[in-house]
Parts: sequence; C-alpha cells; structure tokens
Amino acid sequence: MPNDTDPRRALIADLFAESRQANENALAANQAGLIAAADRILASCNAGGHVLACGNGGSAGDAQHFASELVNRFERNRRALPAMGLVSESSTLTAIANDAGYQAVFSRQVEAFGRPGDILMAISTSGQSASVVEAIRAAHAHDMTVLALTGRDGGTMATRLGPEDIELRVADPVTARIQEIHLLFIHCICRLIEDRIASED
Ligand SMILES: O=C(CO)[C@@H](O)[C@H](O)[C@H](O)[C@H](O)COP(=O)(O)O
Ligand SMILES: [Zn+2]
Repeated sequence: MPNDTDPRRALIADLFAESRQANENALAANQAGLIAAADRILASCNAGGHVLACGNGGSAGDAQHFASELVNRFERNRRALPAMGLVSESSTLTAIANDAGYQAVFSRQVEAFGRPGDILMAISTSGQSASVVEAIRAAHAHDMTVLALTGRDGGTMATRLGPEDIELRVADPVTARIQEIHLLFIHCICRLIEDRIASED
C-alpha cells in the first residue's frame, strides 16, 4: 500500500482540484444551454426525430453512453427515445475511412440516417476534429439541429454552428478535464429529459 508521504497523493489531489475548478467554471456558462439542449432533444423526439451522436476517442465513448441512456434509461423507467451513436459499426466505419478518408466517417452516416428535425450531438474537446466538423456540415445540409459539446475556445466547430444550434463549451485547456465535464453535461441532459417526461405523463 502507498504510504501517507507518497508524492503521488499530491498529484491526485491536484487532479481532483483541477476537475472541481473546471466543473465550477462550466456551470454558469452552460446552465441555460443545458436546459435548451434537453428541451430541444425532447421536442425533436416528440415530433418523430432521432438523435445521432459522434466523437472520437473518449468522445466516441460519450456518444455511445448518451445514446444508450436515451434508448434504454438513465435513472427512471420511461418510454424509449430514439438515439444512436455513429461510432461503433466497424464495417461501416472502416469502409468509409478506407474509401473516402477518415474525415467522412460520421458525415456519411449523417447523410444515410439524418432527416430534417433530427439532432446531431457532435462532441470534441478541441473543437477541431475534422470528422466531427464534417458531420456538422452534413447535419446542416439535412436540416438537422446541432448540439455541440466543445472545449477550449470551441475551435472550428464553434465557427460552423448556426443560430438554431446549441453549443455547450468547457473553456478549459486540458482534454481530460473537458471530458469529465462533458459527461456531467450528458447526465444533466438525461436527468432534465426524464424529469420532463415524468411531469408530463
Ligand atoms: O480520451 C482521450 C484523452 O482523455 C483521447 O482518446 C482523446 O479522446 C482522443 O485523443 C481524441 O482523438 C481527441 O479528439 P477531440 O476531443 O479533440 O475531438
Ligand atoms: Zn480519456
């Protein structure tokens, strides 16, 4: 067992402190956006729309995580909501990357599945991933709304959003801290959606 003087304890305490700070900073900047995001997703689903979610690396995990919580459940039993991650169909992903280039892996699927009124959840900590930026372009071409989870200064993604889109940004320079808050965003949205469904039933 590490003893009380193990210097790694200080590192761990620093990481926790950084995460708390990022968490605090993100609250005021995103409270209204989180409510708008939950309302928009529910309105889209109630009108027959779907949520498509994408991102790379840790953000691919977030995309799947969010889709599973909408389709199945977060904290309450309620009707299923139609959502899918665009990150896990390996034959589709590898074929698109192989034939058209990696930047097309999500946009091609948006072209295949996206319909007017659907929502693209586009997740990137840098806001710079070309595959996610391309997915936003494809979503707009299909009259979809974009819910962008970004970090730092929002990157290229922030410059590609339209007036109807929603950006939830963690203005922190560290990828891991941004990811930690993105997951909190996702859980807040799920909670807001489930509370609204429960209050309307
Ligand atoms: O999870 C991590 C780092 O915590 C990595 O896998 C990270 O997600 C990858 O480097 C991604 O490719 C970063 O992409 P992005 O967030 O800048 O769009
Ligand atoms: Zn990670």
